[in-house]
Amino acid sequence: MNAAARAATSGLVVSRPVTFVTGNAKKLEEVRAILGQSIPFQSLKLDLPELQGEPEEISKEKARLAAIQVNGPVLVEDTCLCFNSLKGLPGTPLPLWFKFKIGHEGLNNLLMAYEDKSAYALCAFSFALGPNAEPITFLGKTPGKIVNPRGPNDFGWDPIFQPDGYEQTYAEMPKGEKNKISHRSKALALVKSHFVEAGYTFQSE
Ligand SMILES: O=c1nc[nH]c2c1ncn2[C@H]1C[C@H](O)[C@@H](COP(=O)(O)OP(=O)(O)OP(=O)(O)O)O1
Ligand SMILES: [Mg+2]
Repeated sequence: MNAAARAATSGLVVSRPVTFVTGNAKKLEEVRAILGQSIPFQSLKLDLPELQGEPEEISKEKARLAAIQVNGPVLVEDTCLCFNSLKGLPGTPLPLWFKFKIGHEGLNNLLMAYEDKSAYALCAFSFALGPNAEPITFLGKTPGKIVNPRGPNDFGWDPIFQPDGYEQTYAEMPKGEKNKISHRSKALALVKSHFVEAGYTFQSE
């Protein structure tokens, strides 16, 4: 039974649809593909501050800020790429690294001094029912290693991340394959379970 069907019999009716707040079109594309019809949502591009701190705290704070702006239920997401050699650094969302243009080569160079090229992609989704609700966070993690870039260069660090157990980088994989094993799909699986358990029904406006 999907979240909507279950909520029809029990659960909480919310008088607004869920808004997924992001400024990243590629992320939105993946979230749409992974969720399909399981959680109906609308998307909204808001320029929220790039907060710093522990991933879970950043994510909750982002949800609080988004829920105030949207004045309704929101879902937000942050992703970071963490290097084991650098003790999980940067450990916070990465745009800093890209905005300052160190790029794929720079990320590889960073690890040049280390034998250990292992890394993990960490995704944090936070859901808040509204501006006065405490956000709930769902984490998804995929281990892999940092390699020289391979594959199309259309989404962040996909060309340099090769997940464990695969010969292809995220960028080389067919989209459907990435979406089966990615940090994002693992976190979204938890979001879906939570929605089913809570039995939310989100009414359209
Ligand atoms: O699956 C991914 N594969 C490769 N790269 C990725 C992925 N997911 C995020 N990224 C990159 C995009 C962005 O340069 C950076 C920070 O991500 P992050 O702060 O979460 O995204 P963002 O600021 O672009 O969008 P948002 O408005 O949702 O915060 O990591
Ligand atoms: Mg961001």
